[in-house]
Amino acid sequence: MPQGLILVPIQCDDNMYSEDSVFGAIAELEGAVSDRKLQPFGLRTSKLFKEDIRSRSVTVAGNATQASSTATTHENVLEWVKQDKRRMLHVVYRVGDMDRTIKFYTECLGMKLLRKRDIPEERYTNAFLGYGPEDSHFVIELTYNYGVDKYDIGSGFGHFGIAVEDVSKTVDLIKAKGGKVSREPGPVKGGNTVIAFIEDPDGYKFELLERGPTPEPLCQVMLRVGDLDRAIEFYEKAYGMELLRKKDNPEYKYTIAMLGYGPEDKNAVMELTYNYGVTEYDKGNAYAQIAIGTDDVYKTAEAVKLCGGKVTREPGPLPGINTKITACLDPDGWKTVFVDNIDFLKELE
Ligand SMILES: C[C@@H](O)C(=O)SC[C@H](NC(=O)CC[C@H](N)C(=O)O)C(=O)NCC(=O)O
Ligand SMILES: [Zn+2]
Repeated sequence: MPQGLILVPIQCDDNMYSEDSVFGAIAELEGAVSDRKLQPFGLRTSKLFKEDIRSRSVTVAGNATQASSTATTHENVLEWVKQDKRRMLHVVYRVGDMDRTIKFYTECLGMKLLRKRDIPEERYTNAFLGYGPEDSHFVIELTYNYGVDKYDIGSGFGHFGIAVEDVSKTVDLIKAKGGKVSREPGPVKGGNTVIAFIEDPDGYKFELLERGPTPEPLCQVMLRVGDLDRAIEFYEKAYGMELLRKKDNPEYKYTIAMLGYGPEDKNAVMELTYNYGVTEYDKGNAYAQIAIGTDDVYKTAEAVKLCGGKVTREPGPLPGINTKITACLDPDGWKTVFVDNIDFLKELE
């Protein structure tokens, strides 16, 4: 074999193609030939052959580049999610008697009625209640559908959490007003926090948690999930939430994860509960969704899809009011609506 001859095996089988090996081979061939060190081994490296190799390598490279640029785009979107300005805005659920619920929430739970809107053409009324203005607090959005006085809460919805400075005093007030107490004040089983459970007129459970002063008394939405690690990964990657705490309770056969956009004692959080061995729940027709603010509903929807979530309402403006939203489901089928931050504030004006 003549000195300086380099045999460069080029596999042309698509399965064997790798960008490096083909480019490497072409470069060696071209380099060696141009340096006149290499007389192609008995074969002229025909222009056609090189073109074929190059075009295929360009195709491979093209596909590889496309794949890598797509991967980069996906990575960029998921990185963007972490930087997006997000906040839990409100939780939406249906009630059978709007005035009855407003009376209970204001007189027994100390909430303020923030606003009401009646949509007669759609035959429903909304009322927003909470512990502070909507531009800085997580609030409740009640929906009353004309003529519907009862809903099925199902087994998947858990509770709303309200932080109070004195659980027993709050419970006594609720009792005096005729409210239902389903769990008397005392330390949580397996823990120390003093809690109690009460039910509102529709049967929604509220956990009262004894805490010091907090900017966000409406502090939890508890939903049950069938696979906690799957849910945590989705809420972190698709929703950009932080896993604030995870607590396993083997004695009571459940695990909870707290996820949100800031510390648990100062922000509303999602409390996801996994009961050992329970993978499916009945979602009923009472609880609707949470709403989260975002700077870009389009990128948000893309991130949800990338993480395997289902976008049930493509991103874009709502007819008439032009607020940009997108709606999606998490792996357990719980709904979240993302609302454009600027449009949301305009709605409040
Ligand atoms: C952390 C605090 O906000 C809680 O909500 S923990 C309260 C605790 N939760 C559970 O037991 C969850 C599992 C249960 N099987 C379910 O699906 O709800 C609770 O409710 N404790 C009851 C008590 O009396 O302490
Ligand atoms: Zn809770």
